[in-house]
Amino acid sequence: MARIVDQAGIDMILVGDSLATTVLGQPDTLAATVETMIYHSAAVAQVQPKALIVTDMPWLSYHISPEETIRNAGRLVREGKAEAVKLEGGRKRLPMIEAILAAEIPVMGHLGLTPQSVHAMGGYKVQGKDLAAARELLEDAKALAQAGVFAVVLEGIPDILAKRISEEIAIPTIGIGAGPHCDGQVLVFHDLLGLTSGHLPNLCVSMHSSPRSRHRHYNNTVPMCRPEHFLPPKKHIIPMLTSHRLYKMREPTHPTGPKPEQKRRYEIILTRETKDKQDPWQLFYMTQMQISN
Ligand SMILES: Nc1nc(=O)c2c([nH]1)NC[C@@H]1CN(c3ccc(C(=O)N[C@@H](CCC(=O)O)C(=O)O)cc3)CN21
Ligand SMILES: CC(C)C(=O)C(=O)O
Ligand SMILES: [Mg+2]
Repeated sequence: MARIVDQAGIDMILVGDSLATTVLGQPDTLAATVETMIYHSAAVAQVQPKALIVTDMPWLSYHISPEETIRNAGRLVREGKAEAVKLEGGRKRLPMIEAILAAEIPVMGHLGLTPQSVHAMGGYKVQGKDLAAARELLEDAKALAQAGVFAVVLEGIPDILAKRISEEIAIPTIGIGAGPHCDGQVLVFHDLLGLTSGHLPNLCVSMHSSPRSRHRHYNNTVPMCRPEHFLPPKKHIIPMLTSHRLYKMREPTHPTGPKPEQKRRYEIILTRETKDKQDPWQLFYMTQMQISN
């Protein structure tokens, strides 16, 4: 597998903890251990790929203490022959990220839909859909870049937010289910080839789900993953919540209902949206402006 993608000219091979699901048949990525990751990472390293080998730090290997985190990252490098490690999370994980960097191990970030948080998130849910969450993610991305991570994966977030983050931070953003505006794209190999069974969310299959694209030669598929070719169909682009849906979301938190003038403001927006059959893209750009305020 590593040989195939390396020969196709990919820049980076991520030995992702999603192998727990795609290779080992586990229900989620929480099953992956440091030993699992070392085993698969070392197998990839065996083919001496030109591509950079980045290995996922599994769940609970970077949550306990900086000491344990450095030791685990070090094992991925020494025994798993990883050249960099990736871990999930934002500002919360900064002390651990800084500890690994201080041990001279390059770190890649991972924000948005972070599968190791599946239970905390209440399922695999797109993140950063409302303005408050979008702002938090933008701040996380800035903090990671500031700390010195060399790149950051953006998974399962609205494309407009991924665009904004990509513009804002100097390091490359690598998207998966984050639209076409990231600096690079990452896909799960098994998804790319249609080897994954069971339910797959839209974003995982995106353009590779058709039999035609599935049977394309790897050499054609890999260049297609480059940002300039990555144009997912619009239905796979995750929108920010519109003002209408935000309003609906807030409703239950106001048992007495919104203040009359507040309600009127939303009504005005809603009327305009309905009247103009407003182009959703225009709405997203409006939302984007609000993120920066
Ligand atoms: N094979 C595979 N490929 C992946 O890319 C992948 C996994 N497994 N498992 C872990 C996570 C989970 N992933 C997901 C899962 C759901 C959505 C998603 O779009 N969720 C919808 C609702 C649920 C649905 O439509 O399935 C959402 O709006 O939150 C995105 C990424 C991506 N990751
Ligand atoms: C989806 C990518 C980014 C990942 O973390 C994995 O495959 O484990
Ligand atoms: Mg992973």
